[in-house]
Amino acid sequence: MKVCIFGAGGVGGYFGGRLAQAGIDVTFIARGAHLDAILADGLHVKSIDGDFVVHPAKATALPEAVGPVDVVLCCMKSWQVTEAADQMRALVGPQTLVIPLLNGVEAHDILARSLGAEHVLPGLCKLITMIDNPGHIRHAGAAPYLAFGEVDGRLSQRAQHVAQVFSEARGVSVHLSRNIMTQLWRKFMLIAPWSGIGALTRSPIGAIRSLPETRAMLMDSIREVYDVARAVGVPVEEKAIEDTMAFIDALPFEGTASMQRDIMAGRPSELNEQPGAVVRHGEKYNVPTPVNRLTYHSLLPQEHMAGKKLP
Ligand SMILES: NC(=O)C1=CN([C@@H]2O[C@H](COP(=O)(O)OP(=O)(O)OC[C@H]3O[C@@H](n4cnc5c(N)ncnc54)[C@H](OP(=O)(O)O)[C@@H]3O)[C@@H](O)[C@H]2O)C=CC1
Ligand SMILES: CC(C)(CO)C(=O)C(=O)O
Repeated sequence: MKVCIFGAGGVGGYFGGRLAQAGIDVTFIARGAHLDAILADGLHVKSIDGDFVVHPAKATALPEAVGPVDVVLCCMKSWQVTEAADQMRALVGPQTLVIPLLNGVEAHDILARSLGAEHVLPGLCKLITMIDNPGHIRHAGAAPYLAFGEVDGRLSQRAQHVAQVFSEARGVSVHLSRNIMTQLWRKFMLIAPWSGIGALTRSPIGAIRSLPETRAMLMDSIREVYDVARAVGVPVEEKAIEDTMAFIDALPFEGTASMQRDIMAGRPSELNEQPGAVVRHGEKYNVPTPVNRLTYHSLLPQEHMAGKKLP
């Protein structure tokens, strides 16, 4: 199976690295100093599950130099999807599957509009990784998990084949989902509130969940995302609110979300695709989202200063 990792950062570098380590034919789409370092010295992964190096690693900035592959794993930031989808066309042949692992609930639609819905299997991942230096990925926490599935929940042969090949990646649990849209929104119930309140308070999750004031904000924000999911028509059970809080209560005190880390470091972030998307969907479906609106609007000035054009 030929796999292309579009965006060889924290997520793409890790999962692509593990697939390459298992002997699967992986090409990384990367750019700049990161690409140069991967080509010169390989892709280095420092992981709580054991360090490894992919060397030589197949990597390029030019999808047209790769041509059609069996699977494209999309691992760029949410605000980079539209441009990436354009460049991705060269990787997509009649049988190619495109699996986004990004946070948020919109990437699969953008890809489907650009590449054709028949190519896209919505997906998600859980782990804590980042680029430490060009060519060097760090897996700092969480058991690596990835899930994907057909939008209609069928366990298609093509999806089963990908799941079977991906399960060769060491230490990665791969889940072929019968309800990927529910899983996406359940993750969104966690990540949009945590990212927004984490970035606004500049505090780790342990502090946010311990103080009654910020705990209440977090719970209200999670309920807003739940209400929006229901209004959109995604079957999420109310128990998901409790489960999300239980997950948050089990996180290490110092935990931060990736969008929060970007904002705290003054980098462009997924603000528009996380709390911003909750607000947009709320407006469309007439669901009040006051906490997400507060976090989104309060963080907008900094997002602009980080150089990001926003709608
Ligand atoms: N990191 C984490 O722990 C987790 C992240 N996620 C989600 O996964 C997604 C990816 O996050 P993460 O891996 O942290 O992001 P990173 O910024 O670490 O990685 C994205 C990579 O994609 C590259 N890229 C983007 N567009 C292109 C392009 N057109 N050509 C070549 N390279 C490109 C970026 O390069 P450049 O920097 O030059 O733009 C960057 O190296 C996000 O949606 C995030 O929310 C989900 C779970 C956990
Ligand atoms: C939930 C978490 C922390 C890990 O998957 C994440 O998705 C992120 O930091 O963006």
